[in-house]
Amino acid sequence: MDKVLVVENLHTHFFTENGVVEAVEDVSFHLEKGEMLGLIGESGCGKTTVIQSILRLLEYPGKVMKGKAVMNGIDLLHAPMDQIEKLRWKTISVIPQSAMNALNPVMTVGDQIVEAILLHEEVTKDEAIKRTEYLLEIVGIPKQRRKSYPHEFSGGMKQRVAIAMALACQPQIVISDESTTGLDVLTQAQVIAVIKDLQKKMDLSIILISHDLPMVTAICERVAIMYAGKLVEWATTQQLLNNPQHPYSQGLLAATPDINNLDKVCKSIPGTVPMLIDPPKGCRFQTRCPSVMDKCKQQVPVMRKVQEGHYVSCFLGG
Ligand SMILES: Nc1ncnc2c1ncn2[C@@H]1O[C@H](COP(=O)(O)OP(=O)(O)OP(=O)(O)O)[C@@H](O)[C@H]1O
Repeated sequence: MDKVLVVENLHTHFFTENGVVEAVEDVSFHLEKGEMLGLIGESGCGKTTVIQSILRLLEYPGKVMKGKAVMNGIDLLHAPMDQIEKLRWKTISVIPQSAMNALNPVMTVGDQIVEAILLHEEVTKDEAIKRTEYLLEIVGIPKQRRKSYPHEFSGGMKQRVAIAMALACQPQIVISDESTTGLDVLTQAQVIAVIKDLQKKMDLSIILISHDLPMVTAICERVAIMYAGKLVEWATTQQLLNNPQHPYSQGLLAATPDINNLDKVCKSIPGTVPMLIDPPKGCRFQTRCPSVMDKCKQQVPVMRKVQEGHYVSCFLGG
């Protein structure tokens, strides 16, 4: 399969008054054409920082220290900013966490999508309106509603508008950054179903950032699990569910309810995530790992291949 994005050895730090936050350390993964990859992990593990680094949206005091993020032969981490700006929207775009913040309250939703198209592409206004109506329809909003203002929509509909907006310039890659946060469970499921449907219809490659493991394993072909700034396991959903290798992945799965096994007793992972200023030497999961060895306190495990498509950063079984 074609790789549409290849991230290699990404390191991103925040230079704060209290010290250097090693927010993303040596993260590598790739995204294949037409696949949905779930990027999962607890709050503060670095998911958003990975995406902001790739999209060059990182603000002071954040800095990419090392790495590559190659898309269509261009290293996004080092390309000139004007080249990156040309790629945003048209090649890679983001469905934001909160549609409330993404939409302009004093413009109709249609005008906002039309404006995004006209800003990035040389098409006529009529063509932009036609595309806007098409986009609204494919996210399940009648095209006549393009003349409505954001406050005339429910939360779920606003999120659908944000999805339509992300698709305005027909990107190859869409990143959904916890874009269902704040919606009720049923509306979340509907919005996720829209994203899944679009992946198939438009052959999109999608990175879905979430902390909802059951949702991610239900809809993503592949899952990348982060812990304290590191990628600990990266596998197809089936490999992860049937044969999780990292003790953190095993702990996450054990903590997750299973609709097919209502008798399952969910166990939480004891302990807390380490501070990313001066994190522990060696493996960052060592303080919570039930199988910790001396080696884990001295050396950083590197990502190794378990089988085709399945990678883990752990000394166990290696
Ligand atoms: N502007 C900043 N200044 C200092 N530290 C930051 C800044 N932004 C993020 N961090 C730190 O970087 C680490 C990674 O944060 P990030 O927001 O990427 O995590 P996340 O996994 O996306 O979390 P969430 O699920 O809560 O959005 C955290 O320790 C966070 O405190």
